[in-house]
Amino acid sequence: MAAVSVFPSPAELGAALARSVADAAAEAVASGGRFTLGLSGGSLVALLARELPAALRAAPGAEPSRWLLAFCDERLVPPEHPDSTGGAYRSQLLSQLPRPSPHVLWVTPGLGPEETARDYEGQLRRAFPGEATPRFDLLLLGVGPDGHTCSLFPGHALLQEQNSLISFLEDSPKPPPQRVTMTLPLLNAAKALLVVATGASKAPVIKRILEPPEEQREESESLPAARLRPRSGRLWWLLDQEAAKELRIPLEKCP
Ligand SMILES: O=C(O)[C@H](O)[C@@H](O)[C@H](O)[C@H](O)COP(=O)(O)O
Repeated sequence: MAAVSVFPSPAELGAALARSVADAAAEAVASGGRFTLGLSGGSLVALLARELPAALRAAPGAEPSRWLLAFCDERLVPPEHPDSTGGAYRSQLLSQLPRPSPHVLWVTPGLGPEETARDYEGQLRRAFPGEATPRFDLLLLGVGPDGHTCSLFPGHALLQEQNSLISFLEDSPKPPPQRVTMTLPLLNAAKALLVVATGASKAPVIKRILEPPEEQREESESLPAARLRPRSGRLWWLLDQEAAKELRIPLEKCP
């Protein structure tokens, strides 16, 4: 069962998210010497850019220089393009972090979609030697109004992918169309998945995912974000009140 925390606004949610990342980092660095973190795009970039630097200053053990950063998905555009997730994190978040910087697995630009996915998967496998399926300490995910997460969209063949860690698509319903994405086997291998959703536009899909009516349970199971089931990790939803407003299940209301 997933944990669900509800915050009054994106500001409180962002601060709690940043503290959770800093705490997870400090724990991973202390116990294993590094922190492996996967980042999604969209509104998560600004949320982390606004809150994470201060949270890290308050958590000296978090040590960003000991982090391995990867992207849960990436749009296949040049790094300087405004749609580039890596480019957004580079300019908005990484530029605020202390030196030495985290070790970032950048998606290699200029390759075709399939080659980009193969290249990125190779980078991941080299970064997690000996792990058939890399187990990230934490993956930060968003969810679209249609229930997509990363670049896994409803009804897409990628949802059936069971072998690759990273796959590609050229028909993303959310522009831009060409993307690479972590697949469900990689996502569900993580030690912790943290899904962030804010705003009223997400309320219907959050209801369908977390509290599907009996007659719609099977249909809801098909939503990509409903397929986030860490095999032995933790799943935690962080919502603001707007995104949670259709839920009736008991929720942890956070100040
Ligand atoms: O690169 C992307 O587009 C994201 O990884 C995508 O999966 C995002 O997380 C959701 O679309 C939610 O985006 P918002 O939080 O901006 O609504």
